Amino acid sequence: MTGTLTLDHLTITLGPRRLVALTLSIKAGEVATIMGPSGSGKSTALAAITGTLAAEFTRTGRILLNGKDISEEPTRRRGIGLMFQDPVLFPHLSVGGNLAFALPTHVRGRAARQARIEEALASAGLKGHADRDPATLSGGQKARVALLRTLLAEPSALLLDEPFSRLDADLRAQIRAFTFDRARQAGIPTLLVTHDAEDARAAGGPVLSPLGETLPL
Ligand SMILES: Nc1ncnc2c1ncn2[C@@H]1O[C@H](COP(=O)(O)OP(=O)(O)OP(=O)(O)O)[C@@H](O)[C@H]1O
Repeated sequence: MTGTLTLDHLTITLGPRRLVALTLSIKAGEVATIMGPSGSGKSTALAAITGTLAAEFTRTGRILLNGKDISEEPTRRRGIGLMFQDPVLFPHLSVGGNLAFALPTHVRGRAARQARIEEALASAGLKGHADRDPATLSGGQKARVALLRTLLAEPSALLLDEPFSRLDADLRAQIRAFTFDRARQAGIPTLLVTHDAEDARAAGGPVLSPLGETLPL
């Protein structure tokens, strides 16, 4: 069960409309995909997992992280990392400051924290960029820093909500590979939401519609 995200008969309805019906176990280092058109319920499924589902929706079933039922846990205690369409970096902090913000408190001492940040930047081809203003980064650099920041927080699972959709083709393939590699290396279960079959193929894991149909690629 360690490192597993399980959706156990998770259903979400909005009035009479069933949006989500998923039973799925994602293992550590695996990237599963929920694929469907706009409005089909993909983001709604992620909101249930993070605990941010709007009051209009009704959920049944359970969400388990490492065997523990987190369905009723407050969002901040779920320890789930999230990436959205647009990488959000704090504009008032340097690149290094953005990463430092995410580091967990168990990494103690200035030197140790600095080392973790330098190591993360170097591993992403961004050695020496700690003092940069995020506004001066390219789209690809921003995307990499945003992912580093999310992973430095040591999340128990990673959710990706269309994180590549605003990138042009070349960059998209590059950032997609970087993201999936990092997710696998982090050894955490990852769930990607996309409407793009190429993204789903590249993820390499099971691909389901929000209503739980297995989708051929
Ligand atoms: N707070 C809300 N109240 C009522 N309806 C909502 C609310 N949020 C979303 N919806 C509706 O729920 C349905 C599913 O939305 P959701 O955002 O999950 O779809 P999606 O597959 O992620 O779409 P997209 O790819 O466009 O982000 C849509 O019909 C949407 O209009």
